[in-house]
Amino acid sequence: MFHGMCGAETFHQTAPSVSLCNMKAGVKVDGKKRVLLIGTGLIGGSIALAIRKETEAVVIGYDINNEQAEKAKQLSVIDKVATNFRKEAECAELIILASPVEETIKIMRELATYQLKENVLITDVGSTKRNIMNLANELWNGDITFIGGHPMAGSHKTGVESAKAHLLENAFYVLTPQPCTSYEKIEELKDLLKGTKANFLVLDAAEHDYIVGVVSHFPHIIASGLVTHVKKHANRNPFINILAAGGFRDITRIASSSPRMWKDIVLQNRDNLLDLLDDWIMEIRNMQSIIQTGNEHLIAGFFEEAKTYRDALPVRSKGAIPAYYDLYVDVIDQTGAIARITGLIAEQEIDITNLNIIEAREGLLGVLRVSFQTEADLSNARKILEQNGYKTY
Ligand SMILES: NC(=O)c1ccc[n+]([C@@H]2O[C@H](COP(=O)([O-])OP(=O)(O)OC[C@H]3O[C@@H](n4cnc5c(N)ncnc54)[C@H](O)[C@@H]3O)[C@@H](O)[C@H]2O)c1
Ligand SMILES: O=C(O)C(=O)C[C@]1(C(=O)O)C=C[C@@H](O)C=C1
Repeated sequence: MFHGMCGAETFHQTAPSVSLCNMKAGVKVDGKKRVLLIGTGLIGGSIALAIRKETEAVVIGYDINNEQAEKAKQLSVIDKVATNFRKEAECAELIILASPVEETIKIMRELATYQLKENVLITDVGSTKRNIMNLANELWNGDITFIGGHPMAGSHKTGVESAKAHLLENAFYVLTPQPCTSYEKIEELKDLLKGTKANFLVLDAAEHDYIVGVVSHFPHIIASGLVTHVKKHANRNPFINILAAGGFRDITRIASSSPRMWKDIVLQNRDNLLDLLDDWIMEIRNMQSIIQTGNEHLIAGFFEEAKTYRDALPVRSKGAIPAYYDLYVDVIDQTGAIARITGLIAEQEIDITNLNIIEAREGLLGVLRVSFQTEADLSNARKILEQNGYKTY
């Protein structure tokens, strides 16, 4: 599928003729692969943990913010902090770029000036793929393998402190190989990343940017726009902040994501996002005209259509949509109420992956959302709670 398309016109920047990776530093450590992780944050750290859990590889971390790299070492996310970036790059068999996407572009240009190992595999985790793959094809057209990557899971949190070995478990992990990348190289990368327990999916970079523009980038813009919209109204009426409850928090969680990261994503997917904004403006006009009619059938139909589509999304299967198994439990807001519920679940040795109070009004009925890793956990937890008189749904 991905064979033999390498062109002869490989673009070479002036590379130093001698590699800094001398035999002493360059040989595999006890026969173990050397992985250079560039950007020891949330995603880089999670991948490092997953690699170290499942393979013998030695992960060396570099971060422009040395404190992050040192913290990654302290937290045993990486084996070692890189002290000489170029040398570590030239000695690595796998290089993972886990920086914001505009930085990734700069680092790729820098790497192209180094004497990298011939068998090195370079990959990235950036949320956009076209600019990165265009540059990869320009810099390394067959001599060095660059396979773009984008794990479709994450968080609004940043930094290595939030990294988890299982962060990408069950998520789709998009790979965008170069036209000349062999099937074997793709399999080699998947094997190195097998500890993520993600589902790999090969896509074309342009297709990726359109799809992810629709389901990830655009919703992030809307979430931030919605928060700004509420902020404007809150300046007029202070009760707005106090009354913002579960619904608002659910739909705007992602507005708390890293502005640094999202600025880069928007810059690299501007064309798709501008088209989607045009589309959205039409959608808003459509909602406006439906409400203007005052017609109950049209208004109910609007919500019905959205609910039907949303409810049919593969939330229970392994998909881009969170692979969480959520259980909702009615709960009276009394001291110890949540502890009793989590206690019952813990007695069955069921792991809870997330816990949210969706609505808690003093003395009234609220809703607790308990998330599990598997459908079996969800079903066992439901059973035990219902046996103890809790209403779940
Ligand atoms: N957060 C998510 O949900 C998510 C999901 C999938 C992919 N991604 C992608 O993963 C990448 C990293 O995001 P994150 O969430 O881990 O962010 P993060 O802020 O937790 O980590 C990024 C790290 O990169 C470092 N960095 C920045 N510029 C650098 C440079 N020039 N050289 C070396 N290190 C540099 C930062 O200091 C930081 O430690 C981004 O490209 C993002 O698009 C994020
Ligand atoms: O869960 C979140 O907080 C995310 O925003 C994760 C999310 C997304 O689903 O949009 C964000 C950006 C990434 O490129 C991939 C995943």
